[in-house]
Amino acid sequence: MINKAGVLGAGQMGSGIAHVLAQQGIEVVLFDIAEAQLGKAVAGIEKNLERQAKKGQLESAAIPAIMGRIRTTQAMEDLADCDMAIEAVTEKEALKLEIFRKLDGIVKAGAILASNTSSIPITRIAAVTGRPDKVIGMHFMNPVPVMQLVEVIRGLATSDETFAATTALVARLGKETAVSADYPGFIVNRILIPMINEAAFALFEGIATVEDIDKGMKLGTNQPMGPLTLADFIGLDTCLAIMNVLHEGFKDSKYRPCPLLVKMVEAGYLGRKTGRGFYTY
Ligand SMILES: NC(=O)c1ccc[n+]([C@@H]2O[C@H](COP(=O)([O-])OP(=O)(O)OC[C@H]3O[C@@H](n4cnc5c(N)ncnc54)[C@H](O)[C@@H]3O)[C@@H](O)[C@H]2O)c1
Repeated sequence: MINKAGVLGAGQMGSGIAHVLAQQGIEVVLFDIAEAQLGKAVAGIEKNLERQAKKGQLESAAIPAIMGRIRTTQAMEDLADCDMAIEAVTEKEALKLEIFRKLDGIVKAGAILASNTSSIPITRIAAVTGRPDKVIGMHFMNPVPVMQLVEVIRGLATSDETFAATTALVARLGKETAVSADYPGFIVNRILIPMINEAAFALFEGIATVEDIDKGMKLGTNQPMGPLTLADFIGLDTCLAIMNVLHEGFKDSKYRPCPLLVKMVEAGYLGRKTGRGFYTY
């Protein structure tokens, strides 16, 4: 049973993970190197809880107790007595390996060490620790309090016990598990990002306009939005980075990034965040 969890990284994902854990009665120690990020995370979580209360999804009287379960720290040592640690720091392999090496020496024996990485092999992360059987991938979707799915990724050495405890936690958070083996893109990005890349190829090759590609997929396959609209939301730089992970990971030309996608990223047309992507905002 997980009563106390550490969350490493208080960015977009880490703050969402801390939010859903605390809401289910779990004590959270939220760790980041940047003090400003910790303050921003706490304020953001409170605002999101208030929004949930306004929508009737939560009693507003419950908010102080939920917030009271979240403690922030800039010292990793404060995670020592956690039953589980979930890492959500910046997506850089060297950084994650360093964090797991250190975490392994701090968090009590027997505790599970999970990573929210989108692209770094769990098996590689596990190998720098002395407890590879206790290391697992927990890939939450953004925004965490809203999205139903968590991809759970088993590294080569992940034990059945670790897997069972992790999926039990996902269920306790009111979310669903999709189980993936430890290969590039896991399930969702493996299928979603090549679809977006193919939509970029359709545009690049003059098959159809931006609007008709999106209309075709939205109305023709019942998706809530077309692939190019979605790419603008995700960020074209993120889409390209994931295509590169698939291309390099599988060494298969079917994952080659569309030249138009590459060119748009070079131009700084990254989607909504820069005001211009496949659409202009
Ligand atoms: N954003 C998404 O849609 C999404 C979805 C699923 C998974 N992920 C994954 O989640 C992870 C975090 O992504 P994010 O979007 O929350 O990033 P973010 O940039 O919002 O947050 C990263 C946080 O890590 C902190 N950090 C950096 N170095 C640190 C260190 N040495 N020690 C402690 N904290 C440190 C930063 O201060 C920052 O607060 C990444 O691995 C990413 O691939 C992101």
